[in-house]
Amino acid sequence: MLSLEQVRQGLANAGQSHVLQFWPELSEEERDTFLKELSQLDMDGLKYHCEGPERAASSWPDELDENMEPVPSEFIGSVKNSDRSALAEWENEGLMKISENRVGVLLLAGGQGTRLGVQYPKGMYNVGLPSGKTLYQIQAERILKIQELSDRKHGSKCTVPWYIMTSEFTLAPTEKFFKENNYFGLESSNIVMFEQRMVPALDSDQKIIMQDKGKLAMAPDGNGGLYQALVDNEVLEDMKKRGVEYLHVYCVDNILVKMADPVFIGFCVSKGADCGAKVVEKAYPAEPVGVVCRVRGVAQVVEYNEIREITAERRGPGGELMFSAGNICNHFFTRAFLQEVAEKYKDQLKQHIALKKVPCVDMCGNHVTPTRPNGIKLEKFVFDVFPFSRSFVVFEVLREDEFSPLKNADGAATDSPTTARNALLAQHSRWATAAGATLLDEHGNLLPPTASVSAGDNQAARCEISPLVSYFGEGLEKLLRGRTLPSPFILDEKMAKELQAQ
Ligand SMILES: CC(=O)N[C@H]1[C@@H](OP(=O)(O)O)O[C@H](CO)[C@@H](O)[C@@H]1O
Repeated sequence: MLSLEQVRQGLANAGQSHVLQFWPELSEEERDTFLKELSQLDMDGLKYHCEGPERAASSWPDELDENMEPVPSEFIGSVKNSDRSALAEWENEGLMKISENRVGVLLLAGGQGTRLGVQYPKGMYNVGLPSGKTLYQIQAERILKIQELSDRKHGSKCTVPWYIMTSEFTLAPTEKFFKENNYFGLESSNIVMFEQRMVPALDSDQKIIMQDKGKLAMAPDGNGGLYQALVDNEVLEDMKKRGVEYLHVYCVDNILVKMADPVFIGFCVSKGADCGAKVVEKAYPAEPVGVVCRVRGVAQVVEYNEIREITAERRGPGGELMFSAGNICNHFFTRAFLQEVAEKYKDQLKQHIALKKVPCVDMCGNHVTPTRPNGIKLEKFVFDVFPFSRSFVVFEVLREDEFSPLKNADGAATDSPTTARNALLAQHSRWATAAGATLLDEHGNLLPPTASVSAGDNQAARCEISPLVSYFGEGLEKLLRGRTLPSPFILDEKMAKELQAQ
């Protein structure tokens, strides 16, 4: 722990002496806690951090938009445009790597879920599926299933370790939740939780905001804090020890995420990529998704709040959006690439600024609950390492099969618990129909095949298939062909056994 003098000096060097202005008023105990917190600050990097907003403003790149171009088609793979045999080849390749224990998944789960309006980690959210499963449970079960599919195909007993990046806000509740739920059937030793750093929020004068007289207003350093966190927590060493060479990195809120998707992994590996991004076609120009593109020939994501409207709206000769590759925060990295980023590039990542309402104390020590954004949070972005890639690829997938994020509370038109729930139920209804089942609605009426399969406001058929039964729709014919399914219908492992026995 640093001494008060060292802290005082460090703060002064960074132009942040005001942080100690209430020190004389603090009790012994409060001083102890505060000094501990201040000791954990990266004093050497503090000045640089606090100058972040100025740098971001002066480098606001108008010419960024002018130099954007779509990723050339030779670096893009696509589910829609590939024939079955290519997809099967990639899938085989991916399953092979998984069966050899060379694939890990890494979840970005340090966010606070402010837009969703919950106080607990987003992964613990239950979107109201018939089974009541949370996002964490769905994801855990997909890992179990993909291990099983790989084992079955290659006669192995494999493990896909699950790395979970949390933050000060999410670590304790996430750990507790996993423990209480018996790690959802996974081996606890194959789940590695680690914490990303927190950084101070700033006011418009680039001064650290005080949350209380003896507490700084801190926020996680963005999902790009991953690279620092990998180093802080020796996660790359753990990966190496386990022989993991390929990572599927994803963010917690997409209910349709395909954990360790063998097709994506197989595609990236077969192209010799060190870094890759899954995308969906953007739904409309202002959709809040980043755009995967090139800037001056270098792969990059331009985030939705950093692209100019006029650029987002640009269209090609056929009327299609020019920048249509919507980032769904599903990335592929080789461990070697992550190692290189950790060693050479992680300190070069750009700081992005977000204006937020940050509860604080004013100069006189009075508590203030702001009604308008008063604070600047500086965040790094996970995709800002793309420019360092030597072999970057893009994989375009179908939105209805792979992307329905949970961002907003119910009542919002998009990305809400209802839209997430309906997207999953619609997908499972499509799988059941394709396997030869007929679906009934809640009143027992027969549904024409098309009525049950799109994610409308009211999902007509409430058909939910456990990931423990099927990962991407496989293996359902033998269970469902020729059957009429009531609504709600939950195909879990128990039901699958019963159907098989009939
Ligand atoms: C820094 C970052 O990863 N931003 C991602 C991420 O945005 P959020 O606003 O953080 O949810 O998820 C979006 C997809 O859900 C993706 O389009 C965007 O680029």
